[in-house]
Amino acid sequence: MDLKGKKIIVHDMTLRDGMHPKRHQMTLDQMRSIASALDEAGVPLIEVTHGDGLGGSSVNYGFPLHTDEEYLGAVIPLMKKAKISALLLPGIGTVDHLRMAHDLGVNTIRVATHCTEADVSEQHIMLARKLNMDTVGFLMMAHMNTPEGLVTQAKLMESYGANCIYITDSAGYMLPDDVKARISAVRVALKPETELGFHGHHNMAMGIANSIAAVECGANRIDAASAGLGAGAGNTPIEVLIAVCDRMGIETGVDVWKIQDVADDLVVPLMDFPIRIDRDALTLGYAGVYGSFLLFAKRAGAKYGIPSRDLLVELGRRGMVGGQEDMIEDTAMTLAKLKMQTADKVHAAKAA
Ligand SMILES: C[C@H](O)CC(=O)C(=O)O
Ligand SMILES: [Mn+2]
Repeated sequence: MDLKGKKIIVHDMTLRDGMHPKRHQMTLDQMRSIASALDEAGVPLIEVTHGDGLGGSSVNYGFPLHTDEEYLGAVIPLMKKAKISALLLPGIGTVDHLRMAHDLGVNTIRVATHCTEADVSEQHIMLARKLNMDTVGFLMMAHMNTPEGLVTQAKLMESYGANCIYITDSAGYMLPDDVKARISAVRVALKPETELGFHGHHNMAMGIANSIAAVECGANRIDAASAGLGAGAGNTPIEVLIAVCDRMGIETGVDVWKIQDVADDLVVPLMDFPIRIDRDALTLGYAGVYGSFLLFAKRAGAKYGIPSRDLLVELGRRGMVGGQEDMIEDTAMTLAKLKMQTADKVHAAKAA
């Protein structure tokens, strides 16, 4: 399809989804320098918060180095052109967090729910609209719902006042045809003025292909992160997305060279480990597991002597979704017990 001249908004995830692989430990200076460099490169929208959004600081999700208020307060005054967004998961973030973000100058609020639970977003979406914010409904783990099911959920969010709806591939599971089916169905069903977005993870190396498929079917907002810094094998790498868009004639307003420099000079050096498609990240995509479970599964697997890949496969089999982080250790204990019972049986059989 010829996408020449099509304008899209590229939304940077480095300082929010990228908080997952950093265990939410970015410094204020890292936030400031990366946000300023993204702004300078022409990125129009940058997300900043704990990886699990406003209010994510907790035993369940991990304690960050700084509060959301400190991160947002450090970054927002430095922005020359870019606007700042914040993610909010109802049940984790409250209306007080939303008001705090608004008061600090956050432009865009993204209210995220599991892809079958849009009804829990009503209060937050309505408040954000009342505050005149750019208000986005963000349907996570979208591979777990059909295109028709997503239409129902998207319409709910639209009816509460969301002016943009995201199809979110939290597990990096989808292939381009999955994205096309979902974005096309939602595009037909929503009001023409309601924008559509796509948030990809690169666990099956589909970040760019899925993003372009989404644009082909009517999405105009695309999420991506510098050097892919994000949960699992990371988000769609922004510097690659910008280069591909440039070659295709899709207009992003982002400088092809400057955005490469952000990745190589600022983001890669701060990675605690390479963001790549290793066997665990690939398994997230293959088995359809929530991306931010990765480090939890690695930790629990090491603690109970279970390969993290086996644990991830089991989490996928159980259909576990965001918010069930506390069940990961429980599942590891169950697998460890099963392993011990099997070993005992083998031992008994050999002895008999
Ligand atoms: C809280 C999650 O990290 C949100 C997200 O980026 C996703 O579902 O993907
Ligand atoms: Mn994500």
